[in-house]
Amino acid sequence: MRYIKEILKKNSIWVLVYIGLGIFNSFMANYKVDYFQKVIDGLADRTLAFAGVATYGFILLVNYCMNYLDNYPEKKLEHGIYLDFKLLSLRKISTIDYTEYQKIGTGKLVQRIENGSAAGRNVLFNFWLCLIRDLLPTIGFSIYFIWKIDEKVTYVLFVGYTIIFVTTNILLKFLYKIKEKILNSEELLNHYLVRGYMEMLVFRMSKQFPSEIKKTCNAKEDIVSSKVKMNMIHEAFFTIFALLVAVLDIGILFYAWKTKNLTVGSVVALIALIENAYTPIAIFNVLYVQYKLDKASYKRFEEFLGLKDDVQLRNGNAINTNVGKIAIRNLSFQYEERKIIDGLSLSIQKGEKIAFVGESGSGKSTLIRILLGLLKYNQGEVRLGDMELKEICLNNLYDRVSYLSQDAPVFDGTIKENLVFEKQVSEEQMLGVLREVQLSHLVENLAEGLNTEIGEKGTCLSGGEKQRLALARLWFEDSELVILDEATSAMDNLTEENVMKSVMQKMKNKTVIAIAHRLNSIAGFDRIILFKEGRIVGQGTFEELLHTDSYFMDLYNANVK
Ligand SMILES: Nc1ncnc2c1ncn2[C@@H]1O[C@H](COP(=O)(O)OP(=O)(O)OP(=O)(O)O)[C@@H](O)[C@H]1O
Repeated sequence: MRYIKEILKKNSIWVLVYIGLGIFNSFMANYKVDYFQKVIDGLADRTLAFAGVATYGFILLVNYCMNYLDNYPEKKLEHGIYLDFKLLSLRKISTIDYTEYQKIGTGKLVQRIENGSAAGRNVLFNFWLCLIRDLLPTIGFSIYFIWKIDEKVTYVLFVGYTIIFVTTNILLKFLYKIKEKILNSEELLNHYLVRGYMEMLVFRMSKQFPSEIKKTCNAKEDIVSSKVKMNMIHEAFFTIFALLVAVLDIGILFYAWKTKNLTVGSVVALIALIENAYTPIAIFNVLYVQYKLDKASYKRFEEFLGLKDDVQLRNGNAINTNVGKIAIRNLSFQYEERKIIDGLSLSIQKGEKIAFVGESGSGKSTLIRILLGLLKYNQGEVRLGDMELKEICLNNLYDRVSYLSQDAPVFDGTIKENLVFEKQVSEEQMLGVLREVQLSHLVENLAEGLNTEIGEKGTCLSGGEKQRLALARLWFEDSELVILDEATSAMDNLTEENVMKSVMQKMKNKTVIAIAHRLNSIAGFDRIILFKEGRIVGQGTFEELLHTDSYFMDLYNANVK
């Protein structure tokens, strides 16, 4: 309910307007019928005056105009609420705890957000707001006007309501099961779709697309058959209501014919008012069922919104020290039961150029993620300058750190956005930096130049170009600590050497930590730290290690081969 309240608060003015208009229109709809009865009876007994007809005309005019005006807040809220729920999901991602983020699958999440936002809108807009402003007032006013004409009909009406509620609750049990199945199948279908789009080459080369398409087809069949079943049950509600109303209408005609107690106007008004009293109940019932089912989708969405946040992003102390000086003492970290970093100690001086080297899975990237405050360590101490990392406000830290990640150093956007995000930088300056990383030829040959879109994960660029573009970003960031996780692994040796020369020249006063498997690229670094099974097993300059450390020699020889 927390998020629903948040969105209600955000839209409070329009919600009030919408409710006010709804109650007014419900009154007018019933008042119109009541007045119509007077007009008909006036016609029948020839007492109808011009003023009566004019008033009825005016009532109709107000009713239709207000119904038209009602569309404005209705659409504003309907679309706004849905998109507000979607926005909540991006806000969540911006603050989510990194370990929670690692567990999320993109395809399933996208579907969960889609279903959840629609369900949130339905719960708030289609159910609660509709109930308060449409259904309850319409039912209330129509019962009042029916009661004014004939009290007994009101009791019959209530018996009908009871039958409807009992039937609804029986049918709901079946619907729950079907809805759960639809949600699971939709998330599964989207999971296959997204992984097919994202990993096209993997599936094409391993000829797995036929099997992926078959699995997607099965999920589709499940969704379609469950949705059809659900729709048939929904429609059954309307048929039951229509039959009930028909029985009541015939009953009134029979009662009027038998007793001769009712005027023609009263009979016409009663039939119209019963329609007014039952239609909202029919709608309410369908909405109530939908509301119960939407709550199932919304609950899944709320679970995602409720995932743990990284509170350190905002909380914590402002930095008053240079974060390029790092002291790690007896640090340990584990993923659930599995120890990844084991009693590690390391000091890095301000301005030092350090390389992390070691076999795959030895914990290098994990240590980097700890230094970035993404992973929270369970034991030991990490000091940046003279502050403990755990006590630092991370948003403050990110102003002083540049980080190029191993897997996706660029994002879906233009070359310019990938270089400077939203900063105002002249074109000459950007082209100058692209020259430094040997990318100027690329931009020169593109019709859109710096405004060229590079595609999702930079698919329009080669691996090495992506990495060079990401490295060029460093020129526009004023950081004290630069962390490069295999930032040049996809470049050829010559390009790597030239680009790294430029990068190191630019970073000469900054602390640089680089993870590298290609050992030649870090030959000029001040110190190389050797990792094995989450521990430091050696350190020194490239030359020292090459002559004294057998593990380094093995890594180097494997590299050269
Ligand atoms: N989210 C996770 N949950 C569980 N284990 C994980 C998770 N992320 C990484 N690991 C494990 O932690 C270990 C260390 O991973 P890390 O990425 O730090 O290695 P690395 O030395 O950087 O390797 P590489 O050189 O291949 O990138 C690996 O064995 C990996 O399987």
